[in-house]
Amino acid sequence: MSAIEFRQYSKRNGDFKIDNLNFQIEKGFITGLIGPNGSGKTTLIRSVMNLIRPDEGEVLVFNQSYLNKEREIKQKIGFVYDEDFFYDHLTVKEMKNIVAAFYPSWNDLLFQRYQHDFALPDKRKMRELSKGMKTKFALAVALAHEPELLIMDEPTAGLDSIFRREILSILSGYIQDGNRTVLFSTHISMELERIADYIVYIQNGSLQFSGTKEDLLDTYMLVKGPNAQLQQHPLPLIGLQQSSLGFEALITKDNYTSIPWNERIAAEKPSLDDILFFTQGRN
Ligand SMILES: Nc1ncnc2c1ncn2[C@@H]1O[C@H](COP(=O)(O)OP(=O)(O)OP(=O)(O)O)[C@@H](O)[C@H]1O
Repeated sequence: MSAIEFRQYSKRNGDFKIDNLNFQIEKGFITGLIGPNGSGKTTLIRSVMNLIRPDEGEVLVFNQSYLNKEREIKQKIGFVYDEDFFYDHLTVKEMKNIVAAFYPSWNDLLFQRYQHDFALPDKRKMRELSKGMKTKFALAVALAHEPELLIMDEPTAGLDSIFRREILSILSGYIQDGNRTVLFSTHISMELERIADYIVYIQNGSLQFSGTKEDLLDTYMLVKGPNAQLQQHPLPLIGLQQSSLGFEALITKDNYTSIPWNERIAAEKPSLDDILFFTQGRN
C-alpha cells in the first residue's frame, strides 16, 4: 500500500523540468530520496507538502488529494525542513506552543522527552540555537504530534556524526509499529545503506530507480582490472575510473556475462556509494 503516490507529475522551473514522473512511496517503511545537487529532491518533497503545485498530474497522500483534503492530510504529516522556518524572537517554549496549537494529536510528554534528550532549554530563543539544535527542535516538534508520515528534507545536513546516527536510530524506532512511513532526502549514501528500505533515485528530474535498496544493489557489479584489459576487450561499462594502477567501473548484471573473464579482472558487489558515483556520469 502506498503512503504517497506521484501520478504523471510534471513541473517546470526555468530550465529545469520534471516530466511525467510516476512512483510510489510504500507505507510502513523508510524511503530515501537521493540524487545529485539540483536533481529535484526538494521540488518533490515540497510537492508532497503541497507547498508547490505540479503543472500537470497529481500527488496523492494516503490516497487522498490535496484538492479537498488539505487539512486532513497535513495533520498526519510531520515535516522537517532543510531551512529555518521558525520565529527567531520566540523562545523554544513559545515556538512549541504555537506549533502545538495546530495539532489535536499533540503529545506534550513526548515533546518533553525529545526536548530533554536533545538538550533544548525552554527559555532559549530560537535565534540563539545552533543549526543542529534547530534541526533537533524541528524533529521534536514533527514527532510530537505523532504523525503517520514523517518527511525530511536533508535532515542530517550540517549535523555532527553522533547526532546523525541518533536521528537514524530515532527513525528506525519511529517506524517500528508498521503503520508509519518515513521519506527523507539525503546526499549521504551511507545513511541510506544503513536504514533505508526503499530508494528513489532521481537525476536531473528523471527517475533513475525506485524500488528496494536490495534490488538496487543487486542490479550492478563493480569490476576492476588493469587498463590493458579494456583496450583488448571493450566492455559495456557504466562510468569508468582509471588511474595508472588500473580501471574500476560499474556494469549491469545483465552485461556481466559479456566480460571475457580472466584472472586479471575482479568483480565484487558495489556499495550504494559506488552506484551513485558511477551512474552520475561525472567520471
Ligand atoms: N523557484 C525556482 N525558480 C527557478 N528554478 C528553480 C526554483 N526552484 C528550484 N529551481 C531549480 O530546480 C532544480 C531542482 O532544484 P531542487 O532544489 O529541487 O534540487 P535538489 O535535488 O533538492 O538540490 P540540492 O541537493 O542542491 O538541494 C534546480 O536546477 C533549481 O535551480
